[in-house]
Amino acid sequence: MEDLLTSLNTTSIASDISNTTTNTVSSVKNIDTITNSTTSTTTTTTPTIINSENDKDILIPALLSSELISNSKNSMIKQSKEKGRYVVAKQDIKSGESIVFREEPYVVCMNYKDPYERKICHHCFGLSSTTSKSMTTTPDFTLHCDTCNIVWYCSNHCQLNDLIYHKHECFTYKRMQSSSQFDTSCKTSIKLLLKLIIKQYLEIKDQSLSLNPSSSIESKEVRFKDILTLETNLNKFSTQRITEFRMISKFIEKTMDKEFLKVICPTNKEVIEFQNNLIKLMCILECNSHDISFTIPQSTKSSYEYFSIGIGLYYHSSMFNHSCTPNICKVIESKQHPQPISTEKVQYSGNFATHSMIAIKDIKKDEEISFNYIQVTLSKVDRLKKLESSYHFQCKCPSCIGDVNNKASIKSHSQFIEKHICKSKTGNCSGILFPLNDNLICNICRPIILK
Ligand SMILES: C[S@@+](CC[C@H](N)C(=O)[O-])C[C@H]1O[C@@H](n2cnc3c(N)ncnc32)[C@H](O)[C@@H]1O
Repeated sequence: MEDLLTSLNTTSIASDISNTTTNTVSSVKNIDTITNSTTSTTTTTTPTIINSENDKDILIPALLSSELISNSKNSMIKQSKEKGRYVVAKQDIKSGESIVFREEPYVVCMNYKDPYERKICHHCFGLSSTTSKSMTTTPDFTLHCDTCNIVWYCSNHCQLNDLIYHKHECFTYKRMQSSSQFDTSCKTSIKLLLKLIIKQYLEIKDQSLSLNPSSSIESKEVRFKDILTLETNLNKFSTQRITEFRMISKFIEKTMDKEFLKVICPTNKEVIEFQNNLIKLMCILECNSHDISFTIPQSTKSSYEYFSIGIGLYYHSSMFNHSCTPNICKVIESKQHPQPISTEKVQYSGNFATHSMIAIKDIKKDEEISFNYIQVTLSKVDRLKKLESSYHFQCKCPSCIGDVNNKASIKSHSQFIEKHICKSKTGNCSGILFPLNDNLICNICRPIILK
């Protein structure tokens, strides 16, 4: 996960795995005077349907199971005092088998002021062109919200379906742009936080949760109350950081419309609960969110460009602990793999925010299943530092417990690097190799053909 909100410090799990990940320390300046708002409006532009490839089927890596952890045949969740909840194999798992198959995020957002924000649909995360070999030549969308000018869409359909969220976030987005108290990465975090509380609002409004039309990429099964059970590491955050979180919380309270807040917190008691929840949610985002990214091939077949475009929160994927010698890796959805890798055809949900967790080696029954939140090629000292500063924990994986100079652990870690890390000449991608038929494919720089 690198790259969760570190921005607050925007770091999200697994964003670290790419060399393009940013981990900016955001500064939250003094609160501006923010006027209370009672309305949040969204104006839509003239509907122009952009030619989109979103309805195409795609082939994605051959995966054996289509079940999420909650009802998974091959894994289950356990708990320990030292590492909290963790996932273990219920049975022997073969290399290449999926542990989590195509998980969609509970909430997801584009980075604030992302350079490609006009080329990726803010609702379905589809690209504006599936043929362009370069993001610079990929055309901009024309459909957008012209009140905030922050969200862009591939189609009228996506714009309409996103309205259920956007009508509640638009005003805060607008105020955020003129506010100098938060930096860019902090504003990305605020965007994701808004999505979370809008989700809470919608769940309260419609307990049956038939709220999100079929094109939405967000998971329908997981509920807000489940998200609140995710790890916070609350007592590991500095007082200064919690003060920053409180400033964000105040900003949100002042900019969200009153009707909206009344639904979430109808009484004073619930107002306090809401304020505390916001702090808790910011900690949850920092410890659990994932980087949203994808790769596209450049003009020469041997080079690929990696784009980190947003952050998302996944419930099932948040159950995995980190290991510096992981036995699974995260595989990001692609449009079409160069060679058909499976006869299994999956309906394309049109986004890069969907991912799967795949075994990179055989896993024995009862063994812990974990992936890497950060680049495992870093030295042990640097890995420990990074995990502590970005994710607020002291790593207790087999490579990290014990003496820094322990020869056996240094040796097994370097054997892991030798066998499972991509050695692509196209850059030090440090991706993890996962098996696909008889090949090994890098989860970061693997060739993806956008057709
Ligand atoms: C994404 S959550 C993983 C699930 C978590 N254990 C839970 O109970 O919800 C990340 C958190 O799990 C714990 N964790 C993950 N990997 C760990 C490791 N290698 N050593 C110690 N704690 C770890 C840390 O508290 C970390 O912030």
